[in-house]
Amino acid sequence: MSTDDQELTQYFLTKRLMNAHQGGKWEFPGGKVEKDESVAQALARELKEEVNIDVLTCLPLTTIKHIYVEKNGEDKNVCLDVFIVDNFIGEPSAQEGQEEGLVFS
Ligand SMILES: Nc1nc2c([nH]c(=O)n2[C@@H]2O[C@H](COP(=O)(O)OP(=O)(O)OP(=O)(O)O)[C@@H](O)[C@H]2O)c(=O)[nH]1
Repeated sequence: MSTDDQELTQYFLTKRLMNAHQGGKWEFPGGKVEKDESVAQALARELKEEVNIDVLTCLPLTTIKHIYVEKNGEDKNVCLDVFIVDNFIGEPSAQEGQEEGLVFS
């Protein structure tokens, strides 16, 4: 997610909980799409749950496919739909005990 602040863009990141897949790594908040849910609906639901904002508008940015090789040797395929949330209500704050941080560019 990003917000324009004068000339700087701020990116809100959270650190994955240690017991989650890829625990301890920084992420863009989000999560898995559930059955009978669109990607945009999943985005809004996850951002409400994880960082307590209400998404008003978002734009698809890119899709990333990646294969993680797990400790047990199995592959885990992820397909990440990345969105820019350009309009939202609320001040993002981590709701699940995750560390949070802002990156500026
Ligand atoms: N949210 C998020 N997930 C990412 C990123 N990069 C990345 O590889 N992933 C992977 O995408 C998957 C997202 O699933 P998740 O565990 O966050 O989903 P969730 O909140 O629905 O969790 P749950 O399955 O425990 O209910 C994980 O395998 C995670 O490692 C990222 O920047 N943000």
